[in-house]
Amino acid sequence: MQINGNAVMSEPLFNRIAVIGLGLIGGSFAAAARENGLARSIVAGSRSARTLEQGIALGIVDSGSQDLAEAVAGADLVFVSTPVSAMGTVLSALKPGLSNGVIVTDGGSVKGNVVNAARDALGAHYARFVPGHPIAGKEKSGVSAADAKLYRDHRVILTPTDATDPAATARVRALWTGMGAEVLQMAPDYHDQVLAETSHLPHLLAFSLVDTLARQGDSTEIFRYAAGGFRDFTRIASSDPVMWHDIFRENKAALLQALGQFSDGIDRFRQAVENEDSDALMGIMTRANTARAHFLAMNGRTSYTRAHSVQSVGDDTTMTDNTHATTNPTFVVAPGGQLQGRLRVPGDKSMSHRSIMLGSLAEGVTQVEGFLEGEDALATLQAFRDMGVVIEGPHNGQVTIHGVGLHGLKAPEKALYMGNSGTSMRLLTGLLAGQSFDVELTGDASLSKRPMERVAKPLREMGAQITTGTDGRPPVRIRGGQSLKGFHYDLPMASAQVKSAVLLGGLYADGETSVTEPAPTRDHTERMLGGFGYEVRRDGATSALSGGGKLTAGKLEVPADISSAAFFLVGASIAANSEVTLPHVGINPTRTGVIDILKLMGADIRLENQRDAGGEPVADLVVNAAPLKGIEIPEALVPLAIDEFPAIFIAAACAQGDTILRGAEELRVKESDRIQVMADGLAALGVSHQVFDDGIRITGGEFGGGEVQSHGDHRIAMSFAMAALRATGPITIHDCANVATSFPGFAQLATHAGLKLEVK
Ligand SMILES: O=C(O)C1=C[C@@H](OP(=O)(O)O)[C@@H](O)[C@H](O)C1
Ligand SMILES: C=C(OP(=O)(O)O)C(=O)O
Repeated sequence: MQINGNAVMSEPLFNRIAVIGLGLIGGSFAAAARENGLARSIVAGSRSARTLEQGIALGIVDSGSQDLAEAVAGADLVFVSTPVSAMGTVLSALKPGLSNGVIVTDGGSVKGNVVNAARDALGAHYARFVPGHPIAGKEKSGVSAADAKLYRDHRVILTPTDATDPAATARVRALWTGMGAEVLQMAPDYHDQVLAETSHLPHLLAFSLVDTLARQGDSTEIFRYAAGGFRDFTRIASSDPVMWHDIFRENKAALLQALGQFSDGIDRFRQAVENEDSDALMGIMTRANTARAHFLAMNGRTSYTRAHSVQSVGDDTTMTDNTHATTNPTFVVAPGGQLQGRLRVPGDKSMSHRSIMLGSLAEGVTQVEGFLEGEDALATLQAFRDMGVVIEGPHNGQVTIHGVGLHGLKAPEKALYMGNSGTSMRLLTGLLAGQSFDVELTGDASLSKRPMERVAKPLREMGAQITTGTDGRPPVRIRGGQSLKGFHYDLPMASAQVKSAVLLGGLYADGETSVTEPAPTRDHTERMLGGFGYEVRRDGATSALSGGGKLTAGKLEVPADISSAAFFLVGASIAANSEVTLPHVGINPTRTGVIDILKLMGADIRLENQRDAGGEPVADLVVNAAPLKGIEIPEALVPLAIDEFPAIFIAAACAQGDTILRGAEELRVKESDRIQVMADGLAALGVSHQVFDDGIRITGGEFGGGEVQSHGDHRIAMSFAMAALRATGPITIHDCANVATSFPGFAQLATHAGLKLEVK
């Protein structure tokens, strides 16, 4: 048979791939290898002659053999996708045919036992056995369901052992990547534990619930009235019993452990119901309510948006295995257009974080309105739930926090996962430094690269015991039971997060804690502490408080986030004929640098209806398009516009002349290096610029479309989306999942306003 002429065959990764077991997983693997030009020839091994004929007829393999040793002869990669329980027998059967240097890999759902079987069966070839598990499946099975795109945007977990040749792992990784999959790596036992908890246990429970009800006398009646909840919960009980029988047996130890933990949970629930203990019931359910997305995000070290989409794709397609698709949207924005309308942007992120923190430490019940339901603020919310605080909501921006008092937090059972949020991690480090329990704070890939010594260092001077990871980055580990002493700290950089961490630590310190900042930074911590009845003394650049007081719960209103409004301030300024009103935006003077800078550039922005909302000034911002000119940005405005520079850079690219920013080195340690990542994006559009250590010079003018990498940074993604209003071609922005950290619903709101944005 001829090799598929459409494939890119110039430099295939492998000469000959043998696929052993040609069901959905093996068949799709062969089809994907073929479609992506990853092998010169593809051979199948199967006990069933009919399956082999089908595979050849479908054009996904060139030839096949029922003799497995014959099938693998001459192959430089063997992929085994037979049931896990058969792995030992299959590997022994094919071993005599293996060539020297061949890489063997598999697609089994359980890894510990497969690794053992391979060690026993493969002899010297074991050094190049790369255990793997593609997390993909669909309701259909068999080679006729083979799908060359099955693995695209899905995860594959590789679980190499100490004995695995890293070069072999790298080649298998390249193969899966070539099929469009995202490859993760972990130890086999850890894989089995994670899968037992997230996949095997839920399948077992679904089978068990249906079986339990089916055993009851009048089961037909029960099933007749079984409503959506029953259907949703038990959908996976339609999965293939033979496959799950194998998985339950092969992953026995990890499954039993997960089952044990589950029984403890059921006992706690049973007791709460029996005792009519409303607090316990509410505690379990409010935690569970959002923990679903949180757990998935934590296991994947990924964003909540991804975790949510994992779930919804799984709901639609999984029958035979847990399908975890990962979608990381791309924004494709067509050029031109204008922005119009009254646009309500979501709640302020900085204030939303602080409302949860202070509400949790207060005595009494705090009601929050306007809370940002974005992933960063939700990470803070989840952390306090993990520390035993009952928090209801968010529902439409309303959150009810049942405060536990300054000393009422409980030790969390696991590390607290802060997702993408620097504010959560840094402020919590301060707040937790004086607790009685140990705690560890972790984050996603971006947060794991950000500096944490800036908060650990002053807190240590107060007596805290804190360690950070390599180069002072996360994880942050805090040892409980330390007595803290108030002290004075001169902030080495203008950072509201460091200032807040020290002040929050000071709540637990003996005596006075004070901080002096080199330039004004956002003062929401100081203001909100005041709102909760905690005295903060402010004198010029210094804020001070004394430990040992108490916070009193109350009502709190979070205005719209000026940092989110910034994208529309810029978009409406640069797109001819735009007119936009942004109602109820927080205009705290420590946050309005973006308005000042844009006005210096010639923007037409009016503040209407200025008023006070619970201790913070707010206004409706009205923006009309206006010609912009380049400026030298006054350094004093830098900390007051620190998060808005990606958007301001786009304004600069549309302005006449040069805009110069200096004194902004802090931009290099945000969710991405915002100077370099913006510079790379501007370069892709053809905007002239010069990068400095602490800033950038941007020469405004016409620019084209192009492809931009956001590096998972929400503000980069949204800024380049606005740039399309003035580009001469479409702008494609990759890696946009994290837009939901600060601005859920951005794409919808921007499209509604007139941006020609498509989410792919
Ligand atoms: O305190 C806060 O809520 C924030 C402070 C700023 O960080 P730095 O303190 O690192 O400047 C800002 O960039 C961040 O988005 C939110
Ligand atoms: C820097 C930001 O947030 P954080 O530090 O909380 O991750 C931001 O939102 O731009």
